[in-house]
Amino acid sequence: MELAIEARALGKRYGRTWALRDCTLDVPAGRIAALVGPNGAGKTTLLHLAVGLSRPDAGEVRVFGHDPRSVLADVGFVAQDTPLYRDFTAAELVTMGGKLNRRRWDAALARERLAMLGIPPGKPVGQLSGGQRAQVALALALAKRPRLLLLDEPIASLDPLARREFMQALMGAVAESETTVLLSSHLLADLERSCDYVVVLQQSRVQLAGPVDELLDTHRTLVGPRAGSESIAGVAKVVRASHTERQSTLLVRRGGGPVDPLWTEHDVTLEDLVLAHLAEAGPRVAASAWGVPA
Ligand SMILES: Nc1ncnc2c1ncn2[C@@H]1O[C@H](COP(=O)(O)OP(=O)(O)OP(=O)(O)O)[C@@H](O)[C@H]1O
Repeated sequence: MELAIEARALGKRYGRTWALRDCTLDVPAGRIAALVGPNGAGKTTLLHLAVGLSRPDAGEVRVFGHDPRSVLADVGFVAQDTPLYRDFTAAELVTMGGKLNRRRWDAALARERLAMLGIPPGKPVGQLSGGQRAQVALALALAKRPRLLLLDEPIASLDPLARREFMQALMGAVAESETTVLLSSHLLADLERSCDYVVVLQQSRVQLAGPVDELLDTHRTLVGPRAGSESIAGVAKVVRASHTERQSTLLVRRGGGPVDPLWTEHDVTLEDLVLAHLAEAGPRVAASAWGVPA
């Protein structure tokens, strides 16, 4: 299996604070992968390391087996808040992109996409809507014809319709190429529809990673009589449990064989799964750091 990104014991420090520490993960090539995790988990730091914008203080990250700085021409990056030059028009940015990426630049592709989306070519991008700006940033990143596209919360500021349009545009574009995508976002419901791989980062550690369909298939929500700590037939691990006086609701990883018929099984969503794994990992800041008893 070819790997688009490999991080091994990767760490980045700002002063005495580790923004990312001991992070080991693989993103297989050809996937549309979601990078999720709470604020401050290290998602932006990881993306910056993968695109060579910053250098590790520990461990290493490789992109298609190489140092990120040696494969810059193969990587497209859309930073948080789509920081485009706001006084330039979309048409000017397409031309400028051609000057900056002489090796490979598909201006026709960018123009076609922007025309299809009804983006006015002559208006400064600072005067476009957030959704339109996000689409311009995506079109510019795709014009590089990257093998790997990294997107840092590209849909965070968009309304639900613009989010859906953006994700559809992204999926359409990468389906035609063989681009691997790693996309950070907090919008789990949107990701379930579009991503086929997920990496959950918490306090810079990978809590969960794998193909979405496999993870959804191997996890279930069980509802049944109030449970103690006894093991349940057909369950390999209880990831998260909540209880009322009479009933327990468990998010579990299935083991071999059928689940004890005392329990009613329900499918899980990606959102259930990610939140359960994040909750399992515990709080991000110890209560004692605030002088509050745990
Ligand atoms: N330039 C910096 N100087 C100091 N600390 C930083 C810097 N950049 C990030 N950090 C710290 O590193 C940690 C990880 O930050 P990062 O931005 O990578 O998280 P994130 O998962 O992208 O968060 P969010 O979801 O809020 O964007 C945080 O604790 C943050 O405060």
